[in-house]
Amino acid sequence: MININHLSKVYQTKKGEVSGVNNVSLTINEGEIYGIVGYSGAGKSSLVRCINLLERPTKGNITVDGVDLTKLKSEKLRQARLKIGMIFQHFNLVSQKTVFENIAFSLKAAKVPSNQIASRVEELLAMVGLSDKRDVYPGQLSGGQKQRVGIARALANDPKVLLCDEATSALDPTTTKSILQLLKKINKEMNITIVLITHEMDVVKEICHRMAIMQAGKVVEEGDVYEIFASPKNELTREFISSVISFDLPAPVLEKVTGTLVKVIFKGEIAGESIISDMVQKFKVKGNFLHGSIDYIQDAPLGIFVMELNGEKNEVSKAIQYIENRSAHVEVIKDGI
Ligand SMILES: Nc1ncnc2c1ncn2[C@@H]1O[C@H](COP(=O)(O)OP(=O)(O)OP(=O)(O)O)[C@@H](O)[C@H]1O
Repeated sequence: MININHLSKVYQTKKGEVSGVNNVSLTINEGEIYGIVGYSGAGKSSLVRCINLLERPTKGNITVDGVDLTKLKSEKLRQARLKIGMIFQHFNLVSQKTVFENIAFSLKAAKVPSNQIASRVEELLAMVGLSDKRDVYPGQLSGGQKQRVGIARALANDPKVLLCDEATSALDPTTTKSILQLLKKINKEMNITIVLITHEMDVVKEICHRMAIMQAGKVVEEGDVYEIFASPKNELTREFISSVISFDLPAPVLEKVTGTLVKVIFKGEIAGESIISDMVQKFKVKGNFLHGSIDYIQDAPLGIFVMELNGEKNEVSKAIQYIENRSAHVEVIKDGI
């Protein structure tokens, strides 16, 4: 659906050139919710703004639904852009216009006949759960309600793609959840491909199917969200994951560890605890659980346990191998003394 090919964005500033995106290639499939994660300045906004040509790429190209937007001129580009909706962190609503007028504005810009506008706005308001706010001004709405108006406006012209630039970063956790549920519903029911940029891994964990992690304009890791949570390859990815699933042990606990400290990751429905108790019975090792939980990446369980294994080096190695053979992944955090 969206193909980003060797894309770079360089800004010309008074102090010289600033790199926003540096040679990024990504494919985002139709019907997917794709998360782009990174700290401030990583290049997320620059990348996403190149998708709808709010920023023009310096190098490379982007095709959306088979069309290379960089090759389109005036009217054709305007038409193509109507199929890419966008929502923003600070909503970008026009404060002097009512909710109705804010949404109708998008329809007028797309030259929708005026006799169709009112019914379409009503339909959009019902979809985002704001039918009763039709005639109020943005100033009278909560943050979550403002973002719902932003979503209704972005969906007005039946886009195929919805770009979300830190769409929940200004909202409290409960409101964030309700907006994410709404995005999930839009993705499922309207088959809209969603590209979502965020610095919050919670957001990705809650709704994204695949994700990319960006740092200094580059993608440092990319793939299926569940697989990335289960076995992150990059240090920055690990850091982001630890913000939502943390297994850091307090220093006094770590000091007492004399055996081999391992993190065992069970994917899916594997009965992790029974594999570990089998392992303890089969080998001459003692297992001491120090930390553990089963987390859910959307609906899929991911079990992570941190444990200390005590025993002969050879037995500990065999025990680790045994767990790995039973479809789990073992990371040795600290080798036994
Ligand atoms: N219009 C611009 N002019 C000059 N430099 C820019 C411009 N927009 C972004 N940059 C620079 O490009 C780099 C990437 O910024 P970008 O906003 O894309 O990152 P980000 O990951 O979205 O961060 P944030 O979440 O803070 O917006 C930064 O160094 C930034 O200063």
